[in-house]
Amino acid sequence: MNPPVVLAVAGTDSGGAAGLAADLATFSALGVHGAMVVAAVTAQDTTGVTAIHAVPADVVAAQLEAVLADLPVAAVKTGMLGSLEAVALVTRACAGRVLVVDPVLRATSGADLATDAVVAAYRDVLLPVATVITPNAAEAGGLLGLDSDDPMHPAALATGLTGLGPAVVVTGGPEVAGAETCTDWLALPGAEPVAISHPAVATTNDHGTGCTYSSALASYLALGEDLKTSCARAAAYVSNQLDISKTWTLGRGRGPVAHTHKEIA
Ligand SMILES: Nc1ncnc2c1ncn2[C@@H]1O[C@H](COP(=O)(O)OP(=O)(O)OP(=O)(O)O)[C@@H](O)[C@H]1O
Ligand SMILES: Cc1ncc(COP(=O)(O)O)c(N)n1
Repeated sequence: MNPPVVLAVAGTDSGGAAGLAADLATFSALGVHGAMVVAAVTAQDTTGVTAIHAVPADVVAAQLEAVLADLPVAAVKTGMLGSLEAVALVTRACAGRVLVVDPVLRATSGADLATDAVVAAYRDVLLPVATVITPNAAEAGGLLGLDSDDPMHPAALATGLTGLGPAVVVTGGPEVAGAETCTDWLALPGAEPVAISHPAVATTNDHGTGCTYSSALASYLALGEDLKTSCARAAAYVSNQLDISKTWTLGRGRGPVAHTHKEIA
């Protein structure tokens, strides 16, 4: 039987931890076939981002056309899009599909991965056609135009963003060192937000957790799970794989997640 096809539209991370490397490894681990559209190229390692190249719009358009005209894409996941043109192209090509948008605005290492104009385009055109979006609290605040000095509770952020149209999961790592659980908040338009908790892992190898989570969520949706179950299973997958790579010492900064490894070596 054919596996479901999931398309990732995102950027590359030369260190292989975040972006398309995380997306395709996650697809492979969860048994879906991964297709990809490269929207941006970054020079990046575990410590930071040193260069960004937005792929020209005609090449992004040609990749989208090639994949969507040929493969039975069951779900699309977007990560770093890199340009206004890419946001517009994805919006046009993917409206009406199962669409998971990870609004990648900033790297864990601190680099800005989206301009103010790209943030506005997310808010105005892409988020309204998404099935579900997966910002962390900082990204959610940025999309709502809030002052970062006055943080809102993630549940309230999730509810606020449903006003743009999609379902929203505001993700969150451990709130304090030593926390036993992490909680993501899922809000559907017009409904009370629900907490989705899973074991917290004490690790510094968390570069790419958001990419991994949103790819897992798209994979479970493509496999036919409902939204809440997909959110819970995606979080459990991230938590489990973080546990496996927590002792790795790859790179000088925040290392990668063990996407496909099954147990601690
Ligand atoms: N240390 C951890 N232990 C367990 N789960 C974690 C940990 N850190 C993050 N997660 C989980 O990973 C998923 C992605 O959340 P996170 O908030 O890290 O995304 P993000 O900040 O967008 O990531 P990124 O900055 O990599 O894009 C969530 O389900 C979150 O609970
Ligand atoms: C190409 C690309 N896409 C996404 C991220 C976000 O991941 P993180 O917040 O873990 O740095 C990244 N750093 N690079």
